[in-house]
Amino acid sequence: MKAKRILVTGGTGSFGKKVVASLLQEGVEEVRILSRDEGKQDLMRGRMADPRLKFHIGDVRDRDSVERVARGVDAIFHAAALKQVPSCEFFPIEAVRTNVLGSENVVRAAMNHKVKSVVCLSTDKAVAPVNAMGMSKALMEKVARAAARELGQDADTTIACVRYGNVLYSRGSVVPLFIDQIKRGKPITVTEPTMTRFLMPLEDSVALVKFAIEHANQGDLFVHKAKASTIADLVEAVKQIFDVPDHPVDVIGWRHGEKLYETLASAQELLDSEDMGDYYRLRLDDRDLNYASFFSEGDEDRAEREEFNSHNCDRLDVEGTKQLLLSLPEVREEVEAWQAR
Ligand SMILES: O=c1ccn([C@@H]2O[C@H](COP(=O)(O)OP(=O)(O)O[C@H]3O[C@H](CO)[C@H](O)[C@H](O)[C@H]3O)[C@@H](O)[C@H]2O)c(=O)[nH]1
Repeated sequence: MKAKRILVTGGTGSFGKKVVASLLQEGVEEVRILSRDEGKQDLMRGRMADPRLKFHIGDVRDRDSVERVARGVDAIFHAAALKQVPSCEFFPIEAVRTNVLGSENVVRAAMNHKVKSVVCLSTDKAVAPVNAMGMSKALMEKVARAAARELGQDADTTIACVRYGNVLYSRGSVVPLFIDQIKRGKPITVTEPTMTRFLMPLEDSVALVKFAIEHANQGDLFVHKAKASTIADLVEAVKQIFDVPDHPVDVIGWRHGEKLYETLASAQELLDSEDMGDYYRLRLDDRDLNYASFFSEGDEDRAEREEFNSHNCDRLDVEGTKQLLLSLPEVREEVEAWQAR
């Protein structure tokens, strides 16, 4: 990454902040951030205080602002998104505007300015999606990969996507909620104890994106072979960490747009994939519009592959989940404060 100019859309979010700090530490020449909220930019400018960091106010929905900021950059991490399931569910057209049309703007600007690499951040909720957030992210992947197909392997710009699962301890997610419920003496609310989720520390998502930048061929989509746990084990792990074995638990039932388990790679995608150790490379299907899909070139072995999901992956038990939680400084701080109360 040395001596490069990198653009991070949505750079003031939790992923953005983490990736920006790591890029600056690696010695990149310039990091540009494109985001909407001047307050968040100002906070980050003050906290990071690094002259290589350049803040651009704008919105991926607005092609002009994306075109301006993409000029002269070598790589783009496209993280700007509407990512909350409920808000996308109630305002789906807003998800289309940001996640689909905004991504098209980013990809087109990258092509226009011959940016070498673009990585678009997606989610496991984009595979066989059941909610508007996942659907819009699935379409983002399609938009990015259609542009990749159009460019072909020898183009100036390489476009890739990554998918990751639930980021542990991210704002508004279940782990900080459970901890807050313990601290306030309220019952822990569990939707469905047998539900599973891939659990990823934020560092792993940064590593995944960097892996994609380094290894992408045109149109590749990378997933991390993340581990998963059941919500029941997650609750038990949190209770053990905070040493509250008798804390009450309420089972409240499923929320809108939820799945029992999440899928990081479908069976069809895994048919044309490469096992790269900690990661899968899911290759672009670059057949053109006129391929004989229904007559002679269908996927005969499609039924033989199993998808990679949070039920059939390497599952963490309570002890494993505890170790993963305690690897996060934020959780350790919470536990120390709890013990010192
Ligand atoms: O009170 C709660 C809340 C959630 N859960 C369960 O905990 C798991 C994780 O829930 P989160 O809310 O942390 O995560 P989601 O899988 O629902 O997805 C979250 O992470 C996504 C990004 O990965 C989006 O940001 C999304 O809006 C956000 O809800 C789910 O199985 C959910 O059913 C509970 O048991 N009790």
